[in-house]
Amino acid sequence: MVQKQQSAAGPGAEPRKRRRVGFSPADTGVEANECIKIYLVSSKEEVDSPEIPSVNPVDLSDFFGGDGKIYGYQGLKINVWINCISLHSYADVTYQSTTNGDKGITDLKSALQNIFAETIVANKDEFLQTFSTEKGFIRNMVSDGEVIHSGAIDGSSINAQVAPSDLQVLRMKIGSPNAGLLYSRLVPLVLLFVDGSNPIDVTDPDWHLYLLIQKKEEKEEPSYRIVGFSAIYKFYRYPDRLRMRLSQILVLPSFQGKGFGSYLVEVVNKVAVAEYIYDLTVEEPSEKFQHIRTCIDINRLRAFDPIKPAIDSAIQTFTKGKLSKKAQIPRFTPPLNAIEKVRETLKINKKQFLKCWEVLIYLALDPIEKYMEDYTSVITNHVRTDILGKDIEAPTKQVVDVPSSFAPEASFVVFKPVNGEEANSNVQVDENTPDQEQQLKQLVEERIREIKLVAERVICPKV
Ligand SMILES: CC(=O)SCCNC(=O)CCNC(=O)[C@H](O)C(C)(C)COP(=O)(O)OP(=O)(O)OC[C@H]1O[C@@H](n2cnc3c(N)ncnc32)[C@H](O)[C@@H]1OP(=O)(O)O
Repeated sequence: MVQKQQSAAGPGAEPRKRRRVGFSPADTGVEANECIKIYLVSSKEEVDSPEIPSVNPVDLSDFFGGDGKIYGYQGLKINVWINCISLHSYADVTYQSTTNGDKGITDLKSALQNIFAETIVANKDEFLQTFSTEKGFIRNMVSDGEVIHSGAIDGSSINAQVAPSDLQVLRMKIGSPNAGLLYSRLVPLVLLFVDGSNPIDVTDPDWHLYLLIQKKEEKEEPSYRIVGFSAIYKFYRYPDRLRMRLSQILVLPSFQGKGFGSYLVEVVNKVAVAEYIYDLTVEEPSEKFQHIRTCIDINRLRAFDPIKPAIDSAIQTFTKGKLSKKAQIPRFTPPLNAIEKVRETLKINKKQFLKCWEVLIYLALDPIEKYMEDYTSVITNHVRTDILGKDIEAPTKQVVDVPSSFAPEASFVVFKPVNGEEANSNVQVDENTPDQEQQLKQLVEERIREIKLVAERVICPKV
């Protein structure tokens, strides 16, 4: 079948919008992710090369109006190449025909512009030239960056794709002359590959970029390549400390799953410790990132002697008798002084330490199979408390479900326990409601699955 192929060089050439008259044919549209392919390339030979696989972006529907679909095109294909060296991009848009149906014709130029902004180059030749004209872009941009780490990290390894001796982590204040420009070229990568992310405010000087760079010595001058990066916010804590919040982290797709994300996080941890930061938190960690972070923190906590007595004491309580048969299961949370020591020395905040604590207990129970029923009861207790939103440190309020004929699933009372009443004794999820019981069970299973995944990785690392 001969197909009419039009090429809209870059997103610039748009089909003219036709006036809709009478009934327009129904158009079901096409999902953006179905017709857009992204290629990350580092030489002009790689552009159009069948050897370069496309990489999967996050859900792109947010960039394509109301329902996230593209309308009005038949046989639409959008191939986007991103030059990893200069961070320019080029979109090759082809389609067989357009039809001005009931949804009109999507304005591809403005949609692509919303993602790629000024990095997009309208002309392919111009794009190909960026590989030579902008060869030194990253080197120039990071020239005033502060090298905060280079080479291997003790006890951690990365896969052979990059020699550890070629790795560097550079820090740049977002307000420094080059960092804002560099970040603005990184924004399309953030939008494409970090789910639910928004660009950081480059006018706020409290942001820092941590760049994981592959620096290779070459004949004339060294070549620089971005392997990954993180945007971290430093902010004040009364009266005299600073906190760090890791808000965005991306390892470029071809480098993912090889230890680079862990490497970058370990360097950031070292910085937080060395610079007497109050604590290091993470803004809305994805499930995968949370897993990696917990694996790293568990290794740090297992080597942290001051919490060993607290772990031993929790294990003793566990192994004394059948917990699941007891009327009230004790809460297995670390003592306050351990929480404080961990924050002060390792910069792990309380919320993260509580998550790690569950893994530490799991790892210390030997053999775990013998205690699994009790362990599940303890985790059920924790999950139930999390759902009810009670702070374990300040048990001033409790939420209790009450039977009601009006919106039964939404009926509860909040009360304050008096006279040192056991904080947790009256907290209940109504287990007679099959839905709630089922939901709780699912959440517990999910939590135990995450704990096991971390434990397996820690006991038996991939590398
Ligand atoms: C706050 C936020 O920004 S949340 C959003 C986080 N960012 C994203 O989701 C963007 C897309 N994803 C990414 O950029 C990356 O995948 C990150 C940042 C999440 C993680 O970085 P990666 O380099 O992929 O992680 P890393 O390789 O260190 O660890 C991932 C896995 O590789 C394993 N691994 C570690 N070292 C090696 C190695 N040398 N060789 C092979 N595998 C390794 C880890 O054990 C882990 O395995 P597991 O998940 O099976 O347990």
